[in-house]
Amino acid sequence: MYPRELPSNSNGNSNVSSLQTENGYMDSIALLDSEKVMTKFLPQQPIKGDDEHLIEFSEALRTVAKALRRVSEGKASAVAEAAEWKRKYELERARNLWKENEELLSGGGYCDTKSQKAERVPNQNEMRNLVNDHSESCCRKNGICSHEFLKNEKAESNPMVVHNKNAKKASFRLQWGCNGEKNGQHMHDIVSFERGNITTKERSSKQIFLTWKSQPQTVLILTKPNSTSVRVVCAEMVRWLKDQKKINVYVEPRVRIELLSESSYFNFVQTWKDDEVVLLHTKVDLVVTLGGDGTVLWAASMFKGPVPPVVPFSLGSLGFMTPFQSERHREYLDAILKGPISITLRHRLQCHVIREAAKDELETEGPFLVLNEVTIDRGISSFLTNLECYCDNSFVTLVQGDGLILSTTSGSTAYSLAAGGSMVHPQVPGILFTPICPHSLSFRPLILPEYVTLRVQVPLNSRGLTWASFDGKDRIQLEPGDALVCSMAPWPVPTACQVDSTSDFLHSIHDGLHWNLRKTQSFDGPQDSSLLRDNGSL
Ligand SMILES: NC(=O)c1ccc[n+]([C@@H]2O[C@H](COP(=O)([O-])OP(=O)(O)OC[C@H]3O[C@@H](n4cnc5c(N)ncnc54)[C@H](O)[C@@H]3O)[C@@H](O)[C@H]2O)c1
Ligand SMILES: Nc1ncnc2c1ncn2[C@@H]1O[C@H](COP(=O)(O)OP(=O)(O)OP(=O)(O)O)[C@@H](O)[C@H]1O
Repeated sequence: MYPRELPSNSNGNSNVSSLQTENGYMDSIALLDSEKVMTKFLPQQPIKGDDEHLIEFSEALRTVAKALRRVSEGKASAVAEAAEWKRKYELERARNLWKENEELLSGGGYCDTKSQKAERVPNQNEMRNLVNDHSESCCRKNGICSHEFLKNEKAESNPMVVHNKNAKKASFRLQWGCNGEKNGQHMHDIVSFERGNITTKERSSKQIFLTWKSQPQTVLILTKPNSTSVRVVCAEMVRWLKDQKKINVYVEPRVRIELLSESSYFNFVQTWKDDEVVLLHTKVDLVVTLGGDGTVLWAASMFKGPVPPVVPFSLGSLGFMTPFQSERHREYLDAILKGPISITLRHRLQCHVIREAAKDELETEGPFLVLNEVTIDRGISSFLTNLECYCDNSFVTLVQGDGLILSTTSGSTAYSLAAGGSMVHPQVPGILFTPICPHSLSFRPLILPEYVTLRVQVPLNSRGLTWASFDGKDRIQLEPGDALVCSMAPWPVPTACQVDSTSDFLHSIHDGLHWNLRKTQSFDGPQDSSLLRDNGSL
């Protein structure tokens, strides 16, 4: 059944009857409102019955609704037509004004056209703003170009028009600060400032490809400990690399022992002694990791300087940074050894600790290099952590909470994410400043540019203990007065991509973190009333 009464307005009158105003015209908003009411009201079908009056009434209402719509549509087109006439009128008026000025000048006004022309070359925007295409400029008695009036009048209303009357553009040059030095010739490749216009020519971070100039000969395989599946894949990979590709293989001392316990065949596999690890980057062309993200972090931590390209195979549970499936390792390695490889240049942070007792700022502990993040927290202490934070000597804030995470963009999907930081594409250069459980309502995480140096200082009157950890490892205690200084390291970790940097990142956030996973809404159910109208249902 239809509702017994029509919906009423606040005065208790029916909406349809209130549409007629005193002067006989319908208010267009009221019209639209009434249409909405009708649209809501009419599609409801009457329950089968014999009430002929109701059917008749419904037909009558439909007719009224159609008539109302026609009125409102007619009104809209009338408004558009009026606007078009107004525009034409204004254009015509401007033309006449122009002609008037020209006549006035030709009849007695003096005009130093040459000097004016030399001083002022109209730019493209101004040209476009001219009402017609008069290219000759001329002057009135007071020496100001007549068309300048017109142009400037127009220009005032158009912020895109450049005012260069009586003025030459000041020239400038840009310089790039680099550790105190003002140089940065390489930035010219990215930003140009020719003729006072600053333009970016290239993007500073792009998809990068690695092409071998000579055939890679040595591969280092790093594996997650205590995993049978990893051990099996490792043994298979070593055999294939040696037999099929004639590649030298390095493994960790522990892994060499494991391989030899399996077969004396693996005698050719090389390893290193503790103090030789610093030279590894000079011997190795490619690093393969077999494990999860922790193994990639482990691989990065082995290189305190330059890092060879890393190919991360997935043998863990999450594998955010491990896009290669271990089952297809032959196929992938074959392609990678041939090249070119699409890579993600993962920036690292380098940290130093300056103790309160240090004689000067050069007496430091470190460097500690991190691929994910450095965390400064309260450790096992149950007291609130107080950390004074500075960015390039400017005070940032006092962190009062469980601690602070300084993260790379690669680490943005790890601990920083869990603490409420944003997810950032690993190729974006930046440092994430993410508090851990801050005891304030307004402490939002920050993303700072990659060139800054951050200093986290433990106040001398700190009541609790403070700890720093690097990629979740190597915990060290910070005493009151100690400081941790952190900046971008010059040695990134180049990791091979399965497809490319962006596809791999998006694949990881979808597959690994189930980002924005929600059942898709079905298309049946209520719809926006304006959609119904467009579909012609009414
Ligand atoms: N509350 C947390 O989320 C929390 C707490 C402590 C440490 N962590 C993270 O664990 C990292 C150490 O990893 P681990 O494997 O040695 O320890 P772990 O074995 O405890 O594993 C930590 C988890 O974090 C994941 N992870 C690591 N790096 C990641 C990254 N860049 N993006 C997305 N996920 C990532 C790993 O896959 C793993 O599932 C630390 O750097 C820190 O970021 C996270
Ligand atoms: N070669 C290694 N030597 C010593 N420790 C390692 C080595 N590789 C990885 N680890 C450590 O083992 C731990 C687990 O490694 P990883 O994260 O790779 O495996 P996982 O926990 O199974 O993977 P996921 O985190 O994806 O579940 C990490 O803390 C990592 O630092």
